[in-house]
Amino acid sequence: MSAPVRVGTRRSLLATTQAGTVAELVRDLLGREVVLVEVTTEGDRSQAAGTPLVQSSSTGVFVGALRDALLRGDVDVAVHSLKDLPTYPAAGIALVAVPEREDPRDVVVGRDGLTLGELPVGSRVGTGSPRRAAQLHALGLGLDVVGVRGNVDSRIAKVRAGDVDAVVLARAGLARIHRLEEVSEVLDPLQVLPAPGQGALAVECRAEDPLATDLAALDHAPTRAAVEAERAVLATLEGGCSAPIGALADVVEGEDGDELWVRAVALSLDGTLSVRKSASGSTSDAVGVGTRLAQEMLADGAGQLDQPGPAIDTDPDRDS
Ligand SMILES: NCc1[nH]cc(CCC(=O)O)c1CC(=O)O
Repeated sequence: MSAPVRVGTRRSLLATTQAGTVAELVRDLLGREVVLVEVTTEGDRSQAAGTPLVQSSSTGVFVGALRDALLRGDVDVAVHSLKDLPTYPAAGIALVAVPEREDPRDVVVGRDGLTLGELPVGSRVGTGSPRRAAQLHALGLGLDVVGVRGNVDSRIAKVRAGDVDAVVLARAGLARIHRLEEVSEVLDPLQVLPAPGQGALAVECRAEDPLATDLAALDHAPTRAAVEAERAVLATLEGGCSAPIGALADVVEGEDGDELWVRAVALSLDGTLSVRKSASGSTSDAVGVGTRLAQEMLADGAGQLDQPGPAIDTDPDRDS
């Protein structure tokens, strides 16, 4: 009998649910005993203390403690929300599998079941995400975007308590904790693009652990290609700008095999300026497709969005 496989997770309901899903997959694949091990992360601590959390996804505050536990040998597998992973690799750690992802779109939980378009001008919409805030502003509905923090549960509770008129959340998180009935609107990616990697899970192991090879079977190739393209967009844009970024890739069946379609946006924080582009290519060149898309966005000014100053006037009909 071999020792049980220890799957490390953050303590929130969403995190333990996600880790439970992966634990089940590992159990079915290997036929071994699997246990969940809760690890307290810096992100959880600062969230509890109420300190502002800026760009949590890019700094990876939710990720570090789990990876430390993995490297120390306290756990054998770490499960993260892929969108919370930094784009740069971690020494000694392998991203062994990205299982099939949930619907990646953002959703609205509004008071009285209201959609964004039905909310009166000046309504308070809560989000802690600069990406969501910028895209909400860009809709031009006159919404008042206010910062909210905390886990999915407490953010929904703020709507029910009347603190805010609506909140924007990842549909995937609500699906995983069985709260989809709270949703009043699923946001069309044409208007609001999700975070790169949203809805997908990341399964990590120590790079040299034989388990890393065993668990590769949990990888879902189309999801892997999509999130690699999205993360390549993010990694390339991060090099040239600090603007909020949304990206979404889909794998569709083409005439010559599977094709990858990628959409991305970079916005100024107030949503008044944005660069939006799309590209397609082969699933076998996911990183290339995402990287080239981001390079085109930088050529179109995605690197200047965080600079104060007047909007660039590109109107050919302007009297000059
Ligand atoms: N930012 C925190 C976070 N990280 C992952 C999810 C949801 C699950 C996912 O996007 O895969 C959430 C909550 C949210 O954005 O509503």
